[in-house]
Amino acid sequence: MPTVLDGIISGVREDLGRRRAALPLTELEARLGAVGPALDPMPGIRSAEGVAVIAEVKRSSPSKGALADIPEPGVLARSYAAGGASAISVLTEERRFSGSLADLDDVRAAVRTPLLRKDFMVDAYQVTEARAHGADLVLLIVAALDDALMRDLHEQARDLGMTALVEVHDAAELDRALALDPVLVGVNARNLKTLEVDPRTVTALLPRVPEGVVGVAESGVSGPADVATYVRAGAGAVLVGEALVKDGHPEAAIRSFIDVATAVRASARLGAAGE
Ligand SMILES: O=P(O)(O)OC[C@@H](O)[C@@H](O)c1c[nH]c2ccccc12
Repeated sequence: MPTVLDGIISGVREDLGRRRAALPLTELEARLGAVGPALDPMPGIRSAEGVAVIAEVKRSSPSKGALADIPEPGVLARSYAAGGASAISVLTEERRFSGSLADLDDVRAAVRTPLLRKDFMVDAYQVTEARAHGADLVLLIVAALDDALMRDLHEQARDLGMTALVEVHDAAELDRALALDPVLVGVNARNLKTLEVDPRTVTALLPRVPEGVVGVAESGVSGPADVATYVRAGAGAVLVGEALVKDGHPEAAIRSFIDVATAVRASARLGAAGE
């Protein structure tokens, strides 16, 4: 039976075919020279106080429909940056998430924060496209890729100076992700085959992410308490969409995530010191 993920990917392939017909790869590649070099998000993510927040621009989702009216993604992105986000994720998938490359362009023009193109990457063209539109990171969803393609896209991103966020939601996928020698591994609490959110996916798998690789807890953060749970499980970063686009004060929300994470880490240090 086709899963939700299969359905999304077939739409993505159709839309991609249309864009590629309008702008062949060689012409797209010719545009790369005009964008500045990709930003390295890792120093900022690794040195973030408490937890690195990756704040997402997300208009809708397949499970909930429309989430927020975002007339100017760049304006939202500026408040994310002001709140202390270490990176900003922009959903560019059109059919289920109502995103677009125009949203990515708008955010790129507004902030200097590292940007993640959040989409269902199944073709090298999309990675080149991400860079041409100013993205510094791309998402690679292990469940959507076979090992050979995943390796190719990962290498391509690296060759373009970009960083891949490799996303998993079970132990077998985590093993496949780690074989790439990634710097950033995301554990998604939302199973993309069923759309169900289970934070235990994150708390079970994050402790298995090796030292030196930053583990990103994705989905299901509705407030600081969820951030605390994820940080206790070892999250170096949290990726938050819905809660931030719905919050009238995303800056303050991001600060509250950072504050709770800082407190969790401080008490963990006290605990380790035996106090
Ligand atoms: O809105 P949430 O529950 O905070 O989730 C954000 C992010 O994790 C989610 O948008 C996401 C994670 N992985 C994805 C892959 C494709 C599309 C979307 C996603």
